[in-house]
Amino acid sequence: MAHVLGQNQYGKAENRIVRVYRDSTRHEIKDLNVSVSLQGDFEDVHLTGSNANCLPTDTTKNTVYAFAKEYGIESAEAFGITLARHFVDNTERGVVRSARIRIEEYVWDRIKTPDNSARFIGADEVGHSFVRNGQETRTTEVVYDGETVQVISGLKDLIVMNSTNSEFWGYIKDRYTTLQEAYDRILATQVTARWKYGFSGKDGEAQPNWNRSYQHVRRHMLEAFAETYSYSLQQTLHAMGTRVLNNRAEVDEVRLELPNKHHFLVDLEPFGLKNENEVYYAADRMYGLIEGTVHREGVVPVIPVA
Ligand SMILES: O=c1[nH]c(=O)c2[nH]c(=O)[nH]c2[nH]1
Repeated sequence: MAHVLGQNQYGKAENRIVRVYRDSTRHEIKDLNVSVSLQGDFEDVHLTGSNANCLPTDTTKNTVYAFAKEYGIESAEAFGITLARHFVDNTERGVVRSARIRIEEYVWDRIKTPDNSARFIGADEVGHSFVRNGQETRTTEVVYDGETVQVISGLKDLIVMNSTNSEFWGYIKDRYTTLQEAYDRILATQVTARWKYGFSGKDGEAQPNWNRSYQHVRRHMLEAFAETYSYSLQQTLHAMGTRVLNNRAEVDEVRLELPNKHHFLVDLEPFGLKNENEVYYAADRMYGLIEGTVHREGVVPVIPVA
């Protein structure tokens, strides 16, 4: 029986790249993890041993590093679009039909110091010293198929907690229910979010200000998390997605994955102490996993369910 080569793609994954801008003593850095994946006319490579249509993964890696120098990294999204377009539009004989560029960006803050000696460029800033922002990783995925660009950006590992304004009660109860209803609980989660831009890369269409958009989307999610009096993490998820769509016209779909990082009240009775919602055991697993998409009416959601 004949077998059929199905979906296939290849490229170089996890190209770690740090780009330093030394235009002044106040350096800038971009720290990315870039994964390239190409789809196209690769039947022969798999079936016949001919590599005539194979752009080596090594070349895709080199392109990433060369483009960081040649074009710079204004934002992960713009860098991804430049790379994706290059692989599809400039590879010989049009063998690459679609390119997917995934980028994780690690954010660094400047190290602040009260010292004001000559080495320091401001009252409290060292121009070349950074500390990894312990918070989230910024993500983006750019796909270009020769016609349309699709940009899905996001973040992961943004850890947030409300120490009150969260309840959970009124749920289904059956013979296996042991959960106590909660009228004042901790709500904590580690946000993974992805949002799709309306941008499609048409001729003359301006790119959104990706960095600004990221900051605003992040802020709206945080504000919605903080300001929502929550009766479930599901409700908070919906509030976060809605807040982004209400405030950012350039975004038309938001997908959130929110692990419910459970905090259990510790029984202090054995020690003759009363626990008035003050001492918790923070469990790292298992966790409830709340996931959902919020999108504009009429928009067909495309962000893949993980
Ligand atoms: O916000 C919550 N949603 C749930 O679906 C759920 N289930 C559960 O046990 N605790 C919680 N909390």
